Amino acid sequence: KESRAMRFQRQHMDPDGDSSNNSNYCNQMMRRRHMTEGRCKPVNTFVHEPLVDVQAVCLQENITCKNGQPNCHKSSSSMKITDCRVTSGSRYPNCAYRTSQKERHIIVACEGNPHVPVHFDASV
Ligand SMILES: Nc1ncnc2c1ncn2[C@@H]1O[C@H](C(=O)NS(=O)(=O)C[C@H]2[C@@H](O)[C@H](n3ccc(=O)[nH]c3=O)O[C@@H]2CO)[C@@H](O)[C@H]1O
Repeated sequence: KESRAMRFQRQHMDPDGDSSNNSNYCNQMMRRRHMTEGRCKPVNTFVHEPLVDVQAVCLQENITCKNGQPNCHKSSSSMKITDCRVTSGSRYPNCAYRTSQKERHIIVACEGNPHVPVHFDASV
């Protein structure tokens, strides 16, 4: 069974990736990371930073998550990310995404011992 930490890495980590010149990045990566099975996951962010830097976000002070839980943390600096958003013309199983590369602070929820990211909450 996939742990929540590994699920986070599968869905949100791509340290060596770069979507700046690849409008097909999301179409490829959403499929490769298994987020187009059963349905097209509507929104997903990939983080292009080292895993240790994303894990270190869990050491930042606690803030409230979108769902009201108090176990979110915001990165102190902005990070290179790619937002994938399903297009209006997308028809399962041919999931079609818009690829947007950004520099944003990320907000993740952390749990466990050691405290590691288990959920991507938002970017700001
Ligand atoms: N505080 C918590 N603490 C611990 N766990 C928590 C907590 N909260 C939820 N989980 C759990 O996480 C799991 C999960 O998949 N939650 S999810 O909201 O659907 C994820 C969102 C995210 O993947 C994506 N998104 C969204 C925005 C964006 O910029 N970028 C971007 O990628 O869209 C998804 C839907 O919004 C679920 O098991 C839930 O129980």
